[in-house]
Amino acid sequence: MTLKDKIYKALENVDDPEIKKNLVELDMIGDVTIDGKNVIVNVTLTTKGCPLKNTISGDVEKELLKIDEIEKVEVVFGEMTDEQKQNLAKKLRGEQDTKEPFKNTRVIAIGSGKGGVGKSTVTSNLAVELSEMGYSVGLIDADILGHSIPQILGIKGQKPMAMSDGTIIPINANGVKVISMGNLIEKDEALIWRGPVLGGILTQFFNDVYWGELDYMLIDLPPGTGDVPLSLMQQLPKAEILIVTTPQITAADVAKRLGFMASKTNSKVIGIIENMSYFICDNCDEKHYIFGKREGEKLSKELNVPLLGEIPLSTLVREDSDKGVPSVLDERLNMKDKYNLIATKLLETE
Ligand SMILES: Nc1ncnc2c1ncn2[C@@H]1O[C@H](COP(=O)(O)OP(=O)(O)OP(=O)(O)O)[C@@H](O)[C@H]1O
Repeated sequence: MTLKDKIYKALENVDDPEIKKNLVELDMIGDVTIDGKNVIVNVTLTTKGCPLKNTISGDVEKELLKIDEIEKVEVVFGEMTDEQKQNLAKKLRGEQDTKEPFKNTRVIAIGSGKGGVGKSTVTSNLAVELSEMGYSVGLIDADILGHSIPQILGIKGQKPMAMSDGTIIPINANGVKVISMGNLIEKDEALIWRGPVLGGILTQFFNDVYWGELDYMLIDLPPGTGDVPLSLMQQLPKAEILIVTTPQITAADVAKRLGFMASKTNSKVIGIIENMSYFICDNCDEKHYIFGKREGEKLSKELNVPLLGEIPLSTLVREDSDKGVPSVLDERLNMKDKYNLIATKLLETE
């Protein structure tokens, strides 16, 4: 094997951090110049201002220095031509099946009977925990008119990368590939949109975003059973429904609304998560059931599905969301254990 071959082989171990495919496969390696023990590698990026340049350069250097004949590595960045960008987009899009999106992925749509129960908070934390467990996870914020995912996951103000043909690369938030209208448009712009437009946006989220191979796709539904949840369940008939509720909302009410939706779309409800179940104050270890007790359990019996977990009410959870830190990553809380248990039970429902 020539040194150049060894270099290309080694570069197959360096992934583009956003696309999660190696630089050779993505045709991102330009000229490689060998001068004695020194090597200069040209890497062509989709955009020259790529914020992940340092990561890529460090990874290239690390891999190439493993080769005995090499002592020094220099990485020079260039930008792809429009034609190269289009070829890359075509390559990535070509892998996705637009007739059956998420063919090999378990799709879980997270809904609630009413707003404000913490559905987006629960969805974000569950997604981050599944990713921490080693799964490849995507998250679509289908709450198009009331998107709160970018705030909770700390990606507010970030824009996903768009290729020249319209393919969008999702934003990576703590290992989760995320797409939310909140990262695509200016505030309040979506408020005038109505049902059919919203349904069309979801189709674009499925097909025009490059998701790659995912184990799980979590979809944060808008509250209730309006146009968006219905359209989504029709477009993704294999999606399963997970319900988030609080003890304050009566089980009968939620069951009626979501049971109706599930029966209309032939979807399966797979479990209930009760959020804001109880509060533990600073002065005692006792659980205080501020909003009432056991409505999650009642709902699970009514729908004949498991209660996957109970998440306590905590000031820190709200503070974390306001700061953009998922509470599973906040060591002051034991949320990681709680979500790990929920994720494990969720895996058992497959
Ligand atoms: N377990 C919890 N403890 C304390 N605060 C919480 C908890 N869960 C969620 N919250 C807070 O409740 C508020 C509503 O949460 P979130 O936006 O996740 O609800 P939602 O059900 O998605 O609402 P909507 O559907 O109306 O967008 C946020 O301020 C969030 O930080």
